[in-house]
Amino acid sequence: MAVFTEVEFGEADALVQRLGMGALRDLRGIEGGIENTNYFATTESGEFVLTLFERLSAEQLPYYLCLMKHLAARGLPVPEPVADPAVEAPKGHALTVPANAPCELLHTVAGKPAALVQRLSGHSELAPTAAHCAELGEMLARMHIAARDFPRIQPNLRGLAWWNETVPVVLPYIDESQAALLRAELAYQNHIAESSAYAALPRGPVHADMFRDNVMFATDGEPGSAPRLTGVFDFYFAGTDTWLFDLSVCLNDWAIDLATGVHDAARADALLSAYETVRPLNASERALLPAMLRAAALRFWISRLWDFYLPREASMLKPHDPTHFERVLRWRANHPHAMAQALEPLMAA
Ligand SMILES: Nc1ncnc2c1ncn2[C@@H]1O[C@H](COP(=O)(O)OP(=O)(O)OP(=O)(O)O)[C@@H](O)[C@H]1O
Ligand SMILES: N[C@@H](CCO)C(=O)O
Repeated sequence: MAVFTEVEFGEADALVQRLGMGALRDLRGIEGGIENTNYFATTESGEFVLTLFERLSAEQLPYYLCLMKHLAARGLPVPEPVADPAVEAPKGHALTVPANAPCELLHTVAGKPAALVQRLSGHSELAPTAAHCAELGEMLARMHIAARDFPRIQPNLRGLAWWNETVPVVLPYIDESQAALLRAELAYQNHIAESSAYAALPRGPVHADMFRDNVMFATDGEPGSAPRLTGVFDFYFAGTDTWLFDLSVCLNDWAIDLATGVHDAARADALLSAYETVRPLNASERALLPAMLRAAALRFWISRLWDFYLPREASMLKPHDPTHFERVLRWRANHPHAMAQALEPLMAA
């Protein structure tokens, strides 16, 4: 895990009581995650996750917490943040609320900005089948639609500007062939981002990190029954970006063979067709899907290189393997037509 900051039982107890959740019964550091400090907190009124934000600031956090609340209110399986009854929710249109206005969903624990969110039930499926991918695709499209009227705007903080800033920082650590690929791909993505086709892509609030380990499925089904998605969490890389980028992040994790970085057509087709049952891709999205699959691979190759070569202190921290996304990127760049077949039936329709 990442427990970057140790939390005293007494301090967590004081928080949950102030939020009206009853006395704290148990507080356990969570293994898994590399960004924030996470604890499972059991109180008299239920199960929660206490997150201390290690990198994000109190000005950036209301976007994520309010987005989770917005989606939960629209019936999406997203953890609802617990509000502080003593803090009044800001009035007026969200865009007119100053960034430093008090946010009822944001608390302070051990001197860090913190949130208490509902604990979701289920388990992550780390070896998903096409049926899991179909559940994911449908939920992703529903989430895009449900977030359309979310009034706040905040860029994807791990988007193009961050890639341009971070690539020079990681270049000294990698070999020449990797450096050549990284530079060439960054140049290609800067070029794509300036195109009119890119400007025409539909966009809105997106999760941008919906990997297998950030999604839960029911554990109560009959053996052999269809999987049922019960939750999506970890919205702390969300931001306003293209829906196609979000879909590409999912395809690059859920429909890739983790050992080789090779695309799995059956899982990709299931994910994409389920997405399109809710929201069909438009012509610009169809044209730019290969480029966005490369963009999504580049994004995680850069962040993994950065986490690997410039790590932070943590009690239990396992950085992810950067070479995995180098393989995915090479494969995507060499197979631009990998999704063509999946797109064809709808293009013909
Ligand atoms: N709302 C939730 N309900 C149930 N379990 C949760 C919830 N939030 C987090 N978890 C558990 O905590 C673990 C770590 O959380 P998370 O993935 O959000 O870590 P992180 O460090 O914030 O992010 P990252 O995945 O970006 O490294 C998850 O794998 C999951 O087991
Ligand atoms: N999902 C990310 C880690 C957290 O954002 C990765 O696998 O690199």
